[in-house]
Order: sequence, then structure tokens, then C-alpha cells
Amino acid sequence: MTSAETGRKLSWDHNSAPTSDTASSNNSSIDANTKSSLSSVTGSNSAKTSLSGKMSDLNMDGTKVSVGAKSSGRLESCESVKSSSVSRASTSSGVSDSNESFTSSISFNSGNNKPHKSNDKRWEAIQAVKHRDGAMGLSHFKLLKRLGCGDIGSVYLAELRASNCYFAMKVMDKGSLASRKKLLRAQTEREILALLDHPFLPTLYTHFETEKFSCLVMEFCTGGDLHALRQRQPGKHFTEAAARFYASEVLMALEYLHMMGVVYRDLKPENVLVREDGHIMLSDFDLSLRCVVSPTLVRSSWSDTDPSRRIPAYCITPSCVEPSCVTPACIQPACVQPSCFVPRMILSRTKKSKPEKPKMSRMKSDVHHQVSPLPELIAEPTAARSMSFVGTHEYLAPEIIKGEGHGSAVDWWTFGIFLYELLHGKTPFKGTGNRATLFNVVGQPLKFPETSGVSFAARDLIRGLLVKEPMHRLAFKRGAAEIKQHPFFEGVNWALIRCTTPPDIPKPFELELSHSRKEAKEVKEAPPPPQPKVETPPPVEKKVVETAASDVPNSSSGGSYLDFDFF
Ligand SMILES: Nc1ncnc2c1ncn2[C@@H]1O[C@H](COP(=O)(O)OP(=O)(O)OP(=O)(O)O)[C@@H](O)[C@H]1O
Repeated sequence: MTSAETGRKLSWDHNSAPTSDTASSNNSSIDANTKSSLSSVTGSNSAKTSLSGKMSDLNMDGTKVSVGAKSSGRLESCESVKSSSVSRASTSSGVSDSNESFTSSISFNSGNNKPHKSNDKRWEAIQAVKHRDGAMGLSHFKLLKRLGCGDIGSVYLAELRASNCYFAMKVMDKGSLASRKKLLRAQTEREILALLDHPFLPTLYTHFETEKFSCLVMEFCTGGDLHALRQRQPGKHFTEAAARFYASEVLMALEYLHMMGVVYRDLKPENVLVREDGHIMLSDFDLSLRCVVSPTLVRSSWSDTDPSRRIPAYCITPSCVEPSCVTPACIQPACVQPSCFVPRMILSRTKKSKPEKPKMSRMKSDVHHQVSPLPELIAEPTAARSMSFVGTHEYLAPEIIKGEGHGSAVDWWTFGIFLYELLHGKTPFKGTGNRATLFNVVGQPLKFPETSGVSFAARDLIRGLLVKEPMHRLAFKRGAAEIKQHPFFEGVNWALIRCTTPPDIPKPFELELSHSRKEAKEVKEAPPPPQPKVETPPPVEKKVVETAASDVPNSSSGGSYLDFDFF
């Protein structure tokens, strides 16, 4: 789902002049009255200063604005949305959007270190081509149809020739990225994708560049997104069981991202794609924040009462000292993993213990050890701070709107909005326009629909997540571990969540493809450049992602796919 379709997304860095592509056309900046009334909503002088000083650049109608952030004492992260060379120079990566070529990435990992891909035939097919031809290029793929268009590129369904392997290929026009100062966003997304190796996050199979385009070859999700799926539910909301399923998987993905030093910042149903098997995949990392992470083992699986048994169950690497260091080499996925993927450990008896007949108490004790809680590893990047204004209006955390600086807690706020929307079919603070929405987020108390059939546990969890003060928000300190323990998730088998039957299995991919092939025609033109985001949010119904026949570019020669030869 593009933000052009949803009108819900924006990005904005405080303290700088807007970029020309978006902000220069901004005629609807917040006015003085709005500033003062927003300040009164926040009720603090600091907020007042912050709002009057920073809100003026914000297009309240939803235009995506991307402006460089100045370095601050608290800024410890590598932003995905900055555009100015000033801000880049202040980070340890030393990458300047305007000066750095797109191909010279920082710590870019080729993606070979992906233990979960060992049985993936698409992975093997790509590796085989690389081995055979040395490098990959457009000529290795057939474009079948356009799946969607985002702010920095268009995504195509692509087939690796003669392999029967399908991928989602994000094609970005480098000239357009450069002129719109979005090279760094694209680079950050690419770097984050290269880090990931998790069942609920996209796999970057390969990346290559042509003279004109930068192409990311990712896993293709056949099931559309959760926003579209929600629209098809009775009452346009999910049942509690279905919402629990999707929220559980999203939670695991966020947990992993935080462990990898990534604050996602753009959670919304449109960005949660549904895989062929009905499990989810979080997508779209161009607004994400990369930061320093310092994983800490707070509780091992061994008995806490016996110090000799307190052996950490994890290999924990030292924290990274600079954003560019957040790579698999620094925090190896195989080494530091979300607790769901770590097998439970059964204690062996100490050497000194005499053999004796099993007693009831001993048996209970052993059973206790065998089923004792999983080790708890906290990898919440609580020190991360950003001053950027990024996200989607209805999902923005209050601290982002107030310009107070924000960290990983914004993901727990958006997780609360996300759960609310799945269960109620709408977000809790939506106003008549974007400006009203922002006022509501900052100043209005959380309310549930009077007729809400949602359980007390669900509402309690949402209340805990939608605490306006980030330090008092659920999961602020211990991250996903805190949320997993909430009664709403009681009964969720975190270790085997991938084996849970999803609430909805998408229609088989082949049917959709044959349909699209009938309608798709070969073209002799390059794909259209990325569309800028629209300013006015369309009605909710328009947010549904449907790849219609009109998405397929026009043709002149009547083939069955969009051939890369024409790029
Ligand atoms: N892996 C994928 N599998 C299937 N469809 C995808 C995949 N990735 C993206 N899409 C589709 O392509 C569309 C464009 O994706 P993209 O991430 O470029 O843009 P976006 O979600 O609008 O975000 P942004 O504007 O920040 O780039 C999405 O809305 C989605 O429908």
C-alpha cells in the first residue's frame, strides 16, 4: 500500500529547511493559532517551544516531508530519512546523502550470512546464477506485473528466468532518488534488509545496480496486506483470535528488529504483508532508524537460586559503538536470537548428587526446571534518540508529534494503535483531518467504542501501550518480553508460533499469476518513476491494495511479461 493511496504517512526531520520536492509546495503549514493550541494541549513550556519551533514545517495534510536533522547531543543513530549532509556528517557513519554515491554503502552485507535460508530454493537459485554468471542483473529476470508503488520506488513481481522462482523486485530510479534527496533512505532500507534473517521479515535475495536503477530482490508475498485483509472481514475488523495471531507475529518481528538495532517506526496494517502460508512479513524499512543496541541477559533459564548454575544461555556480543557497526558481524543472528527460537534446556544433575529413588518433590523440581521460563534477553535500544518526524499520522506517537526526541518506545505505541485497529476496524485518535488527528494523539484520552466486544485483556494491553508518556509505556524498559507476558497473549506458544495455523490462507499464487499474465503486456518503456505521496488522505476504502489491470504498464508488442531488456 502506498502512502499515496493511504495518505497516512509522512516523514520530517526537525530543525532544517524542507526539501524542495515536497515541502516547498507546502501551503498548509500549521499556523500560529494551531501551534498555541497544540502547546496548550501538551501543557508544557518545553513542548510549546518545541512545537512552535518545529511544527511549522509540517504539512498537516500529509505530504511526506524529508528534511535533514541537525546533530544533537542525544542523537545516537543513523537516520533513514535525513537528507542533509550536515546531519550525515554528525553520525559515525560519515555518510552524506548529497555527497555519497549510492553504491558505496556502509557495512553492507552481501546477504550470505542467512542460516534460515539454507533450504530455500529461491536462495539456491540466486546463488547458482551468481556462481555461474558472477553477478546478477536485470537480464536475469522477467517482470510480470507491478505490485505497487512507494515513495522511493516501484515494486514488481519478477521471475528469475528458467527457475520458476518468483520475487518482489523494488526498482528505484537513482536519478530520481538523488534529485529528491532520498538516496540515504534507500540505502538505509537496503542495509536493514541485508541484516535480516527472520521468518516474519523480508529476505533480501540480492541487490544490483544498473546505470539508471537500483534493484532490491526480495521475497514475494502473495497474500496482500493486513489492511486489505481487514477490509474483507465481517464488520471490517478481525476476531480477537485472529488479531492475537497477527499481533504475536508482528511482536516477534519487532523484537528481532530491536535486537538488531532497528527501530521500525512505520508499523501499520498496510506494511504487514501476508505470505503464501498465511504468516506475516513486515515490510518497508525506509523510515526505520538504525541505532546502537546492547543486548543484556536479565534472566537465564537456570535456577536463580543456585549461582553456580547461572550460566548465560546466550552468546552476547558487546554493544556496537557506531551505527555502521550494526551488522551481522557485530550481532550475529545465529548467536543472539529472539527467545522464541531458543530451545528449552533441561538441567543435568550435579556430579555430587547421589543416585536415589525419585521422590515427588524432586520430580516436581525437575519438571519445574524443564518448563522454567525461557531465558530473558533484553535488547531494547532504549538509548536511541531521534528528532525526526516520521511515520503515519494516525500512528504517530505523542513524543514524535511534540518533537521531544524519540526512541524505540515509538514502536510499542504503534503496536498499540495497530492492535486497536485490528480489533476495532479503526484507529483510536483519528480526527476529521491530519491536524485534528495530531491534536487527538497528544491531548485526547484513549477511548474504546461503547459497543466494543473486545475483551478486558485486549483493552488492558492497548491501554498499557498507548500511554502518552513513553517512559511509563508498557515495554519501555524490557521491550517485547514485557508484552509477551500480558494476559492477552496467554496461551501463545512463542517458540512454535510458526507452526500455528494462520486465520487466513491466501488464494494460490498460480491462479493470480495466470490472471495477471492474461492482462499483462510487454512494454518498451522503463517503469514509471516513483510517485510522490499525495497530500490529501483518500477515504479509507482507497487504502486497499489491489493490483488492478491498470497497474500493468501499457504494451506495444504483445508478450506476456514486462521485459527487462527495455530498462
Ligand atoms: N515483498 C513484497 N511482496 C508483495 N508485494 C510487495 C512486497 N513489497 C512491497 N509490495 C507491494 O508494493 C507496494 C510498494 O511497496 P513499497 O515498500 O515500495 O512502498 P510503500 O509501502 O508505500 O512504502 P514507502 O512509500 O515508504 O516506500 C506495497 O504497498 C505492496 O503492496
